[in-house]
Amino acid sequence: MTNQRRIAIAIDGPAAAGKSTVAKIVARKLNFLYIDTGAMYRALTWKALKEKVDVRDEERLYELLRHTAIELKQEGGAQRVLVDGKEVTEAIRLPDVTRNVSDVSKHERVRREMVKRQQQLAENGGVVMDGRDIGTCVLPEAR
Ligand SMILES: Nc1ncnc2c1ncn2[C@@H]1O[C@H](COP(=O)(O)OP(=O)(O)O)[C@@H](O)[C@H]1O
Ligand SMILES: Nc1ccn([C@H]2C[C@H](O)[C@@H](COP(=O)(O)OP(=O)(O)O)O2)c(=O)n1
Repeated sequence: MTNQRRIAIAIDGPAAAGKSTVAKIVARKLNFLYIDTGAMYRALTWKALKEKVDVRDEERLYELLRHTAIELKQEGGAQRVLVDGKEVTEAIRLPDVTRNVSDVSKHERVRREMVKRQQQLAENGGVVMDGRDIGTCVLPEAR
């Protein structure tokens, strides 16, 4: 390991543009952590549905997020998602979550908290981040 600062890589684009495909390949080649930010919004959505929190209620969703630990783990080539220590990798891809995630991700307070967490994850570099707003908002200095 050199003491050269490891960079953070941002990959933005609309749905199905190929972001996660590229991000995973780049992360594997560089041995960086792949961070799927959409999975973080899905994780919160999953928890809101489980706890019967109305996804249109910004205040309650924000409070819920403040009490939710979202972990992204790399295992071999695969990424696992944990919510409060529970495995939700597959559950967050179910249609119920997909239907509700855009309502969750539209709330400003929720986004601000997610962006803060994503910036912390990228703080020490060595990450490839994929999402809708990474280069513009989360990592404006990435290039
Ligand atoms: N370079 C490419 N050429 C052809 N198909 C691709 C390419 N990159 C991705 N795909 C396919 O397009 C679809 C969406 O890609 P994905 O990486 O999941 O998009 P995103 O993460 O931007 O939503 C997937 O089915 C994937 O296999
Ligand atoms: N940085 C991000 C990443 C995802 N989102 C939103 C957009 C989508 O509705 C959900 C789910 O994202 P996901 O990456 O699973 O889906 P897409 O491939 O981007 O359609 O989260 C966001 O608002 N900001």
